[in-house]
Amino acid sequence: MLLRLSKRKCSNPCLPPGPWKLPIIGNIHHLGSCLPHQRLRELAKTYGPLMHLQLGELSVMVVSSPETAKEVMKTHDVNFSDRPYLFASSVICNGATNLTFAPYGDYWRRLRKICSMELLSPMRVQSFTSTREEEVLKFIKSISEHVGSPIDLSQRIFSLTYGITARVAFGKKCKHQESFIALVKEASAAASGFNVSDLYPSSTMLPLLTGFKAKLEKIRGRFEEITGNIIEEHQAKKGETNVGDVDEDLVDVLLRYQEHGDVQTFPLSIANIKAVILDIFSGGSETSSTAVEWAMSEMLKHPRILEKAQTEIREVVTRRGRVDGTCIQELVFLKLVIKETLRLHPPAPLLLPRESRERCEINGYEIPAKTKVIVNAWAIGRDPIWWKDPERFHPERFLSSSTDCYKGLNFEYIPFGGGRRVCPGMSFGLANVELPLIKLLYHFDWKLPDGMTSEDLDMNETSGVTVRRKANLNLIPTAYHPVPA
Ligand code: HEM
Repeated sequence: MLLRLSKRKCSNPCLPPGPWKLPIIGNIHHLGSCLPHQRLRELAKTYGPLMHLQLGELSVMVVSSPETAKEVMKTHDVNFSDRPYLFASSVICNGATNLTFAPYGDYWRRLRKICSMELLSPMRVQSFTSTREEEVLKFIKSISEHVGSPIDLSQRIFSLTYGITARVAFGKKCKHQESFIALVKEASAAASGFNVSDLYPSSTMLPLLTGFKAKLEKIRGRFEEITGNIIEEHQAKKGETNVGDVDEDLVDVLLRYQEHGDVQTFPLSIANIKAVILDIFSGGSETSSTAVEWAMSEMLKHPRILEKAQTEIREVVTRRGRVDGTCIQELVFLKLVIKETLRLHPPAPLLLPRESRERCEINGYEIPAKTKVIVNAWAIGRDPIWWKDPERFHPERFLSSSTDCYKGLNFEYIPFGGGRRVCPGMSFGLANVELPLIKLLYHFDWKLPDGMTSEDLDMNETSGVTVRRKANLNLIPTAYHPVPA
């Protein structure tokens, strides 16, 4: 039965509907072993676009329609601008000092300003262009050494994006880069929010008994050590780079801000700098690589689209006489492919959780203070009420969309979230999706290995904060246009 009980009138508001609950575990058993975003959409078909779940001790609202997402991210935006407490983040960052999990308030506002104005501003992103070009060229060259044989494209795409982020954050030669990347991968896996310690936050015993605390403390120890070394290395070479230098990396910018920025009202500590570095890596790497991986998968699944995108790129590059990120201005169809990829495969399908600061009402239902809110962007992007033929990969559907749909103002399409907590790394993230795709499609033709056809290509997802392909994408490149030596 479809319970679309929106705009309910009730003199004494009650919690939104949800499945029956068991003592102690509440609805944990309803999630089972399925992928959370998929299971939550199934449940929402029965209980409606605003659904209540009890996950252990946590009271959780699940939002599954654009109208309800608008209530959370626009009408009641301030009230839902907090993030819930996350055990992993609080241990690794020594008390949640990173931007992503900082509670809404002065500290978050100032850190966010540094991120948007100093680290991820359009000008700064522009200044990363040559770094990105160099890393993508290395990536393309390494693929060209394997033409004619199957390669694990997924693994190469993920290394590329981590490599770009590391170069941008730490500069050219950072000997701690590889160990830091390995650590971020471990930390991201621990911060899914569905760990049992997050579901029973009042229990101090659970993290001890499950070994979760010990594991996180080990991560924190290594995090402190590696970031400490990176910062010391940067302090030692202070004076070698100037404001606005092409060689200035994000750690340089943060150290400069620490010295000359708003030291009176917002002194930036070394702990803050370490936490922001973690934000940049955890927010910036897997998201972009997941998008590139899904875009290539969808194009391989739909050869007409692959051919159309390649024809467009090759025409534009031939006309301009160069293949670089600036081509994107003319690549109308590739931009549609990226939009459609982010609709069907938002890298963070459940966005990042929010928490209500005060009691409020949505659709006539009560949302108590301190309720965790999950917005299912994946389900919203496939809502048949808003999207015609929603499961079909059809980039042309965006031809008629007039507005800049990434900004989180159209709530039927929110791959970067919305409201005050909208992703601050959007332009950096998109640039890291566009250039690798342009080059992959320009330099090579692609086919599936072992005589597989597009119908055979498995499109299953795996679970995590970012949802990647379950099986890595193995493809055979053939050279179309030689890679410059
Ligand atoms: C395709 C690429 C990306 C996607 C799809 C993406 C998606 C998201 C989403 C869904 C959120 C949560 C928004 C909300 O709560 O409403 C978010 C937050 C965030 N993202 Fe991104 N992101 C991407 C790239 C990046 C990059 C490149 C960076 C930094 C280098 C970054 C840094 C962050 C940070 C720091 C937050 C937390 C903001 C806050 O809580 O105030 N993201 N991102």
